[in-house]
Amino acid sequence: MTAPAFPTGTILGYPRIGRRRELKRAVEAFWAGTIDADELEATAAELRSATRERLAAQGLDRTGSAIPESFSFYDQVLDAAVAVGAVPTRFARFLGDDGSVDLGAYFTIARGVGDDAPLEMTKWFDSNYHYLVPEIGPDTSFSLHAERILAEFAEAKAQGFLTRPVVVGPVTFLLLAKAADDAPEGFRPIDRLAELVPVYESLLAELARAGAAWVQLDEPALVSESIDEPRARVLESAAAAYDALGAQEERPAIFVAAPYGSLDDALPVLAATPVEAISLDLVRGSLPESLDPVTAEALAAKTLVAGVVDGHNIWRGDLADAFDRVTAVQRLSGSVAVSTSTSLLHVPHDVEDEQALDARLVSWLAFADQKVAQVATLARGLAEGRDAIAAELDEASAALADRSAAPGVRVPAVRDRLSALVGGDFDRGDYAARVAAQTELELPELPTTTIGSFPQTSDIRRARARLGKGELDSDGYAQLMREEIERVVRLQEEIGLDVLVHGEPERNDMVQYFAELLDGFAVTEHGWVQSYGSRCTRPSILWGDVSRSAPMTVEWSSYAQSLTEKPVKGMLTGPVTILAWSFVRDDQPLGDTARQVALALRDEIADLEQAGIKVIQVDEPALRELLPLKLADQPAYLDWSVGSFKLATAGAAAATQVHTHLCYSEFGVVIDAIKNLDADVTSIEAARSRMEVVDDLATSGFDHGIGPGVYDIHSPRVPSTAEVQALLERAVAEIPASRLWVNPDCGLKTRGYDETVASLENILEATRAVRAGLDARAQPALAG
Ligand SMILES: Nc1nc2c(c(=O)[nH]1)N[C@@H](CNc1ccc(C(=O)N[C@@H](CCC(=O)N[C@@H](CCC(=O)N[C@@H](CCC(=O)O)C(=O)O)C(=O)O)C(=O)O)cc1)CN2
Ligand code: MET
Ligand SMILES: [Zn+2]
Repeated sequence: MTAPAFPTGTILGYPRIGRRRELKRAVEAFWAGTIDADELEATAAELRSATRERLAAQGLDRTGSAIPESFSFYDQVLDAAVAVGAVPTRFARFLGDDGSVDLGAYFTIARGVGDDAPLEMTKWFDSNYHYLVPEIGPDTSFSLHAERILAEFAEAKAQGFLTRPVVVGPVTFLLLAKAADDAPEGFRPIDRLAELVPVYESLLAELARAGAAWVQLDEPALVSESIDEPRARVLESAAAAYDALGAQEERPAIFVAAPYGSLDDALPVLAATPVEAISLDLVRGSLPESLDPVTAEALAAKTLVAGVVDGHNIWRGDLADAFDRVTAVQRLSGSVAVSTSTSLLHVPHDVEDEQALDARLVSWLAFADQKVAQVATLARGLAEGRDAIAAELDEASAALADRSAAPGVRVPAVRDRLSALVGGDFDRGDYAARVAAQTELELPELPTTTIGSFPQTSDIRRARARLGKGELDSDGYAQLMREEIERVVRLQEEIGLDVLVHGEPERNDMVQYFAELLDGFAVTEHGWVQSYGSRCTRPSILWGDVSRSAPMTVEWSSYAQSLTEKPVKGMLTGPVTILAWSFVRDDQPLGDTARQVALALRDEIADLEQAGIKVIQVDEPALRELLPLKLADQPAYLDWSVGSFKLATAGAAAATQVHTHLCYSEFGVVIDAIKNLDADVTSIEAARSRMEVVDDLATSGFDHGIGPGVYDIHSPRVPSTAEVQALLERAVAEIPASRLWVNPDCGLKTRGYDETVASLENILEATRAVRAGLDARAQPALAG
């Protein structure tokens, strides 16, 4: 086919939560039953319509397929699963007679109901976005349900737009799926590619009939080397899928988007297929150094979409350099377009909404709308020549120069402290000696604890909102938080937990809380970014050298400790997670920034010890998230990430028990890193995989304390005592009881109190039963 022209400027996707989180509010209202499906649909349609107008106003072509249709009510991978009919059979009773999925059914698949667990949720590449994992078995039947995709395209058309539908591509869809529970050993979802591709063929045919000129198929799995599938198989699958889709007569032109890194050896493979356009992530990745002649010739006949505007970060960046990168791509093909490197899903809507941010900082930033404008500028430069955009390029360069020279960006005292570090600052010393010193905690066998947060009730959030508005003064606020802490401590004592927490009521978020107190960070008012479903975070902006001007957590932790004889855990967020969940300066290596944060935490730990806190947890749930997608980059990452954790914690006395917490599975991938963290106790997520990780653990040589989670806090379901007992028995069969801890998978902040109390009570009852079994085994004569 002769491809229709690709737009000179585009983006791979746009935030969908709404500038004021309108979608979050409407979706949660629908769940609560306060609005119906029609009202939710109406809000969503308004948001989509406003987005199209906004994108056109920022300079994307209204009728040139430049505007992506990237809306989702919850998650784009779930949308793809629904579109190809791959809904697990446990949800069959919620579907229409023709297998259609209405909004109620859609959210049921996302969130579960009763004993029917939702789809599992996991990290989307190296981002803080989480997708729902499709379940595919040998019997999963695929059938097309393209109604929503077609309706949104038609909605745009009626509004006067020719947009570009965006769908997760078939290869990534299957590579991100997991084998259904009843699939035979050795079955891989990608085995089903040949049956899935025809459904995508039908989808393309329908889109062509509806008038779509281009379709975008997202294939980020092609850039990742951390996909659990041999690379040859991945490449073969890409070739097979896109040869087949490309051979189809009736279809829009195909744009394969491959964000989050270089395609590397997948580039020649895609080049050899009939697809008409391919994106190149030129922020994380780079242009291929050399191309074989066949690939070079094939690429020259395609549109290359240069992803030069960072979709993953909020810096205004070096626009002149971006323009140079675009023009470099022109050496490969006569048809080059400008784009973002990834979807703009990862950044907030609009920096203009930030009235409270320092104007100088604002001049260094670009949120989604500003990035769209940057794309439009570069596209104009491409069409009209560099001179046409020289003023914009110069302005961006001036902002960059201003940033590098601004006060606070380089603070000599922080830099001096960093350069004075020596090897010993990273090492806590002999583990056995620490274990001996920590016996003074007098913990029972299988000590029970929680991960830190207790439910963030609407009362707590309202108090914080009132504080922000000046309706409550800081003494009044502190008083309310102390009352909450006291309730949480008493509750834990009643339930019978061994190591208590203060419950983290004073934290709006485990990263933002620290960012608000540390120098070198700024926080936003409206900079919400979707993390999963309706849940959002406001990533802080780490713009300068980081230091701590005063203790951050000591008051709350020591207040909690004053209420009880039991140890209360001090609770900190680790340097890697603080970086991962913030927008981090891009003008120095991440490791340098991480060590600055680590030193601030190290001082906090010293203050907590001084205040009598004996157990300190430093959370690193994002350790896995930042693991580079390319294998070659992983060792250096593990070196600085583990190093920064050790720098934060190595000042602790031997008698201080240091805990860490990681809450994403795929534990096997980072087991060595966890060993190297050298925390005395590590809690991890394990309930959803029914303790599979204990096998990995038992064979890994890991010999410190470990708490595999026994309660899946992602669902409102209360685990029964018998269920928890079975999980614990599986764990004690493989891990010496002397090293085993009992805890939930993660913090309880998103849960309600009823299910929290019931679940913790069951956990304690199960623990007592397992302890009794251990005692009976240890003293057979008495047990007789
Ligand atoms: N940064 C980060 N990333 C993370 C996690 C995390 O905890 N933090 N956990 C993992 C899972 N991801 C999650 C992400 C968000 C939430 C979450 O609960 N987010 C809340 C917002 C949390 C927050 O910032 N709360 C603020 C602001 C709350 C708010 O919306 N206030 C209302 C007013 C409140 C009222 O009157 O009731 C408003 O501003 O309109 C506070 O408590 O102060 C939400 O979307 O609802 C949970 C898990 C992985 N990534
Ligand atoms: N201490 C934190 C909490 O309990 C750890 C959460 S990890 C996402 O909420
Ligand atoms: Zn967690």
